[in-house]
Amino acid sequence: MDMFIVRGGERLSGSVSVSGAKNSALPLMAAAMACEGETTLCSIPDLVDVKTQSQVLGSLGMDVNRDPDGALSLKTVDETSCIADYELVRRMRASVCVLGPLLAKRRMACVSLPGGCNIGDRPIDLHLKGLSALGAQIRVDRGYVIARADRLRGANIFLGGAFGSTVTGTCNVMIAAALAEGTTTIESAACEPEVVDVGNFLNAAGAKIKGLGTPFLTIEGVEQLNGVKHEVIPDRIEAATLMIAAAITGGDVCLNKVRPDHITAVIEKLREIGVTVQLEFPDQPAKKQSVTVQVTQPLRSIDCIALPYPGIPTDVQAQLMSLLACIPGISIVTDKVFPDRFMHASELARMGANIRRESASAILNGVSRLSGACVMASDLRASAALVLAGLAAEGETVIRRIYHLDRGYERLEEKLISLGAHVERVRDEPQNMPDSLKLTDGESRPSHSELLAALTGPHWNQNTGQHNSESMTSSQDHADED
Ligand SMILES: CC(=O)N[C@H]1[C@@H](OP(=O)(O)OP(=O)(O)OC[C@H]2O[C@@H](n3ccc(=O)[nH]c3=O)[C@H](O)[C@@H]2O)O[C@H](CO)[C@@H](O)[C@@H]1O
Ligand SMILES: C=C(OP(=O)(O)O)C(=O)O
Repeated sequence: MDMFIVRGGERLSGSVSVSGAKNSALPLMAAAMACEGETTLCSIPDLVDVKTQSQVLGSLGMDVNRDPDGALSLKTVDETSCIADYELVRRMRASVCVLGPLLAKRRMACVSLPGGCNIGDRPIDLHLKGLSALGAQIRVDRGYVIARADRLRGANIFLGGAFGSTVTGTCNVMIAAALAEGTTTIESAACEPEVVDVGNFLNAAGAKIKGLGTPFLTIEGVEQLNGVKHEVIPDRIEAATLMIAAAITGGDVCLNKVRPDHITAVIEKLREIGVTVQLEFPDQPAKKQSVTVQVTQPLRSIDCIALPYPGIPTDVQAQLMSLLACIPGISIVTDKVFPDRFMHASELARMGANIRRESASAILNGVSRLSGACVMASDLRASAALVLAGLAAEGETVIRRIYHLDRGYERLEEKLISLGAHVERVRDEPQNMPDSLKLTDGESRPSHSELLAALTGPHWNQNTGQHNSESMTSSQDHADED
């Protein structure tokens, strides 16, 4: 297992390109299974999740190859298997997107209930509701969704749930409906750019989907889809993460290969915080634009709410929290998509952040500087948030379990290093722990003398008698390792 050592305090500057979107690439790969012939997907990021999805598709009779130029070519060579096994599917959420294409093309599917980031309840009832409405018979047996459909027929489907719509669920139902007999309407469809990307791909392959990007889709079923060449959209979550990296280090960074129109809410929120965000080439089509992020004034605390698109993405909530944790003043961060997605809070607290959880919100009392610590990544975006916090912190931060990060960010440390950050990837072994965080007896805690120094050191506020980087106690047990 690897860990990152981040030495904080460097101001990031320069330019960097955003990779293709993970959350588009994975359902697009599944959608290729619904097509005849070869599909070529360009700008697919080199990620652990993409490798896992390739394995899932490989186990279902697809030939998946990465060309030297980075494009992924996919072709069905054997349609006999319909079983997506637990060992692969448990590793990530988007593997459930094989359910729709399997039913549409092979009339049966046996797919393990999916894994993915541990960010709260993640049922798939809406996926199953939509596919049942199209005529599939479905039951869940010993952890597997077992589904059959002699024929899929168009239907009127309402896909709304308690927390809005479902991104992968809309993809699943849309892919199945594209090959169903007759017309399907989906009300309360997800409007995320990744869903639009999958819909555009299906339309290029011969589907007839109208209303993409709105909550109401009309899908006229067709007999056959044919593989095409498709360029995946840039990753808006990676773009937002890099923008926050620039902001948290007081930097000056230009992002290329970005779709500013996909991150309007994040751009607006950063501007509200006081970050200067400018669109370069605003007269050009969105896909040719660049975004520069600069800090030229003190930043302000604010409130923000993660919502379905076009709101601030839940996948950026943790990274924004890192930024707000080191802007003095009170900020409130609420997540309306995954109300329990706050595993990063207790780890940020180890770095001196002052955070209190209240149901679906976290209340932050920003400190002027975080301090390096040994922290544990709990999920993909939480890992990114800890890296960002480390970039801004005083001293060294060790982030363990970064395999979460490798699932969804392409060469993040290389990109940050190219902007001037000090990030090192090393094996997670005691001898690699930096001196400043050296373990005393093989456990993750500072030495006795360091604790004494912290008790008697200069960081005390003379007026209140309180430590300046007051923090809440971590609820996560660091001994609980894989
Ligand atoms: C691979 C991928 O694209 N992952 C993204 C996708 O996940 P994913 O597609 O799993 O997320 P959903 O959009 O389905 O979930 C949104 C909300 O709906 C609820 N829900 C979902 C499905 C369902 O059948 N029933 C139900 O109640 C979920 O618990 C959650 O509260 O969208 C999320 C929300 O933008 C992102 O955080 C994930 O990064
Ligand atoms: C939650 C995420 O991924 P997944 O849905 O695959 O768990 C994410 O990309 O932030």
